[in-house]
Amino acid sequence: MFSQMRLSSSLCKHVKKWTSFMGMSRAYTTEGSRPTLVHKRSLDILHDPWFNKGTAFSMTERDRLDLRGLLPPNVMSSQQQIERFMVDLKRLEVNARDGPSDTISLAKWRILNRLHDRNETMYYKVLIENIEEYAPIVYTPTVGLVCQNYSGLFRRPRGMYFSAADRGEMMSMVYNWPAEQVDMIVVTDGSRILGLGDLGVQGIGIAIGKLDLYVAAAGINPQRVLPVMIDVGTNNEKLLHDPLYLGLQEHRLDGDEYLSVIDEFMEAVFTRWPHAIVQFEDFQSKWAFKLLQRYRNSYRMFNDDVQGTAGVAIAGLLGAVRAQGRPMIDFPKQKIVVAGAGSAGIGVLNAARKTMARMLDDTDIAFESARSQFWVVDAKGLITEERENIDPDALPFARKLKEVSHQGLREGASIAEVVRIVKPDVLLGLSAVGGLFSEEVLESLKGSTSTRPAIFAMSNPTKNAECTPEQAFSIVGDHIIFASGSPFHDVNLGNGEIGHCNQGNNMYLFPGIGLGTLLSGARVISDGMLQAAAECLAAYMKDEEVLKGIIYPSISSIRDITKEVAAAVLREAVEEDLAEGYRDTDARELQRMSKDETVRYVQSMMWNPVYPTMVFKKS
Ligand SMILES: NC(=O)C1=CN([C@@H]2O[C@H](COP(=O)(O)OP(=O)(O)OC[C@H]3O[C@@H](n4cnc5c(N)ncnc54)[C@H](O)[C@@H]3O)[C@@H](O)[C@H]2O)C=CC1
Ligand SMILES: CC(=O)C(=O)O
Ligand SMILES: [Mg+2]
Repeated sequence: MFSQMRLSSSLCKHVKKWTSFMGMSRAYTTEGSRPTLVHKRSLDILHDPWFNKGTAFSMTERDRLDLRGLLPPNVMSSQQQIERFMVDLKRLEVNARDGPSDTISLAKWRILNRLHDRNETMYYKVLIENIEEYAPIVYTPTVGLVCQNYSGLFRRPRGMYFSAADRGEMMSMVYNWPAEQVDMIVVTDGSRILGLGDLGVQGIGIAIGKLDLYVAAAGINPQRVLPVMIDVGTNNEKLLHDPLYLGLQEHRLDGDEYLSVIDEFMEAVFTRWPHAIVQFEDFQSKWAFKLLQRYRNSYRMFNDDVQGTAGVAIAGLLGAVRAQGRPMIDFPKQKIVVAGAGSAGIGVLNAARKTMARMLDDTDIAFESARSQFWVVDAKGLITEERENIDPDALPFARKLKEVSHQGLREGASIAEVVRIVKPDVLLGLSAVGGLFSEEVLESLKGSTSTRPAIFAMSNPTKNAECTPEQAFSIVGDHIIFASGSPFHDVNLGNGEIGHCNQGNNMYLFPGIGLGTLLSGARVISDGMLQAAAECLAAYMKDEEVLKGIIYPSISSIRDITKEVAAAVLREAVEEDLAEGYRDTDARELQRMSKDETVRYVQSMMWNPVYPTMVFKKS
């Protein structure tokens, strides 16, 4: 309800008389300087166009009005706000000159975003019913563009911001969030947004986009999701000097100082919402692994880039084996070249090696021998034991010197050389380098010993893909298997043949991992639960599809695949005796459910975008 109370006119007259007597009339009688008493707080103020000042709320006002954490940390003047708005308005013309595609995508994002602010039910109905068309707008690739332009696009805040300046306050700040229940939190520190690098506070867009998929694909109730940005500064020099940047303009915290901020955040959110699940998203590799190890045994959390991507890649790699007409069990014979040894690349390598070892005889010897199926190339070329200051996470995949000299390779060999000599079955890119699979690299792949070489150009967004499907099919041949992280169209190969472009993206797993964990009530997310998710995705594809080169489901069936993945995760949690149940359904009831009953239970718990009938109740 609209409510405000101006200072009473008699009090104003009194103040006027007194201040003019004191010679202070100019300072105390202007309209703008009178305080406005408000009977609203928190998001209700930010959503009220009369009271809202957005980023211009001062820090003391933010504290008084329970706004702390609900706005990006940088306090702006009204003039700066107008400048930010005008830059955005003018950008439309500039972008239009560069070509229409980005401008149109951003315009679609704005229209959807306005609907999201006005009517959540309708927004999610539109998204679910047109997921294939609009996932590329709310998610990769457009979400990358949105993050890059976030200063201009920012209108109504969504989610929470915890900054380095909030140390010691987070435990109370979490109570500024209006929802009593939170099921899913996606948190980023903005340090590696897709393949776009450090975007600082602007990375909040990725947390919002991932949660859109949680609602659309997994049916998580939109009232119970929370996007979070932890702003520990940025090392992006452009943002550090941009007067209109919305985040802290200082270099990123590091070491123990950084850890203490993340620790405080984790403690605060799990104190208020002990049953929440926290998905870590787009943290630079340096911290991604450390934070995962630090929290995974004590909190209900996972890292999407490390663990979600690994599962999706394993499902795709198994699909590529089947596409050759071979049984999945032949996977340990595949020769795999991976470009990129960051959080995503190393996550995939570890999971692929474990899967191979399990398929052999699950012994230490099998694990050791599986190592030799991988060749890892990073920015400095092929990683061998000779590499100086080798990253400990990459060390297990460094090729032995004896092996490389025997093969005619060397430390730092280029990707084209490695592909030419190894003749791999699979070339997988998680390098964030657009065009890395150049003509030379793809020509070299023609020598692959596989009957159907597989190319996974998994880097995002579109411009960062290691190659396009057109390049892959036209250079390597019509028989290849192709997947990319961001969506591309299928390729017309002529003669009525289609070259399928699969989307190999963690979107096929993270919603199901989150939903399955939530419904199981497991306190942690085990390797077995993640493995179950990957196996479920792999088994989802039928032989006829796989033989045609279709190794991932269509995005239009993402709600169905997510339901299956969630059920597989839940059942594994039950199997491992981790399940504690959710709401009225206790662990014993979960144990009694058959496989089909579990799937039906999951489906019954998914939120659907339908208007409820409402009645007024006095609070
Ligand atoms: N499709 C999907 O589901 C996912 C895709 N990704 C994408 O993977 C990419 C990498 O992500 P992170 O591993 O977290 O990044 P990162 O920055 O930690 O790692 C990038 C790696 O690529 C290497 N690299 C750089 N230049 C190279 C070159 N010329 N040749 C070979 N390697 C090179 C770097 O040395 C580093 O090891 C991003 O573009 C991200 O969008 C990440 C997660 C999921
Ligand atoms: C898809 C995803 O998580 C990424 O590109 O980082
Ligand atoms: Mg990511």
